Amino acid sequence: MNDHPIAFIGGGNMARSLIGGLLAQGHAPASIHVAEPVPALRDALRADFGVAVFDDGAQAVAGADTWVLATKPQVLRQVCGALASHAQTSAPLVVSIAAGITAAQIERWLGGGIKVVRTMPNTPALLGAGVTGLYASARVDTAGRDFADRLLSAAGKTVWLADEAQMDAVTAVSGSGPAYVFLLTEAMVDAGITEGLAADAARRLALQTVLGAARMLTESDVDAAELRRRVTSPNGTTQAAIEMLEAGGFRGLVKAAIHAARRRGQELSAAND
Ligand SMILES: NC(=O)C1=CN([C@@H]2O[C@H](COP(=O)(O)OP(=O)(O)OC[C@H]3O[C@@H](n4cnc5c(N)ncnc54)[C@H](OP(=O)(O)O)[C@@H]3O)[C@@H](O)[C@H]2O)C=CC1
Ligand SMILES: O=C(O)[C@@H]1CCC=N1
Repeated sequence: MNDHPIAFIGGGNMARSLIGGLLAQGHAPASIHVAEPVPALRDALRADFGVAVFDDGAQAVAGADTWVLATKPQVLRQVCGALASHAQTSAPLVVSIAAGITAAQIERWLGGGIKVVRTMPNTPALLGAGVTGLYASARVDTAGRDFADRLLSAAGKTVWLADEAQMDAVTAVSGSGPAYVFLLTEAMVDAGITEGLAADAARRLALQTVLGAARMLTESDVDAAELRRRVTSPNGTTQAAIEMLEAGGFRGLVKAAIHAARRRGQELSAAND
């Protein structure tokens, strides 16, 4: 696994996170090939990770029997079209991380008969603390599923789905999810400053609170609702804050936000077909 040649098509934010996770697991940098059109990004990938970089997808996939499609969904059809003849020759395992785009679309764009695993990682992959939803099309055998699982396990936890239709919900919850936590953190820091804290103190207090709360959620068997109740003293400060959030429709807003993200995933598939 650690010197298995893997080609990344697209060397942007998410590819960096996944490559960082792979290298932290001991994957050999030279066996990671990255096709990326932006020279500054190529230079940074080479300098930071020691991986092999190319401006051309065909060069990157040469000799690689696993391809990770890591471009934006809007260009994926064109990217696959340019690589279709190579896919037909080398029959790679294709792992896509693109939001919205279905396994069937990728298989068709690559000329048909291709093994495709559709995945949705998230940016904490860079720390090995991510989570990835995965769906394998019928052509992918057990060895392909195992390989994809090991590849994404370098980025954190994996959750397999039997129904591809659920991948847009995965994207909405965990793919986009870090941004919701970052927005909440921004809002907490801003509010702390408004209430009189120095910016640095507000930031340190909010960040450690998010870290500590996340550790309590993941390192104990107690669910989120019970952990919240344990913070909330009767008629205390937390109760005052939670009542304000509930009255403002916090839960409904989160539901609407996640629904909008899921819908956008479906739109990305339809608009770029
Ligand atoms: N960011 C995130 O948190 C997550 C993103 N994803 C998915 O990952 C994918 C990439 O997202 P992200 O990393 O944020 O996007 P980025 O824009 O940071 O990275 C994509 C990179 O691909 C490059 N690119 C464009 N065309 C080609 C091509 N023909 N061959 C090779 N590379 C090309 C882009 O260059 P240029 O800028 O010049 O177009 C860009 O540098 C998306 O499909 C997204 O849905 C999945 C989970 C989480
Ligand atoms: O915003 C996006 O479309 C991508 C997919 C999930 C996270 N970032």
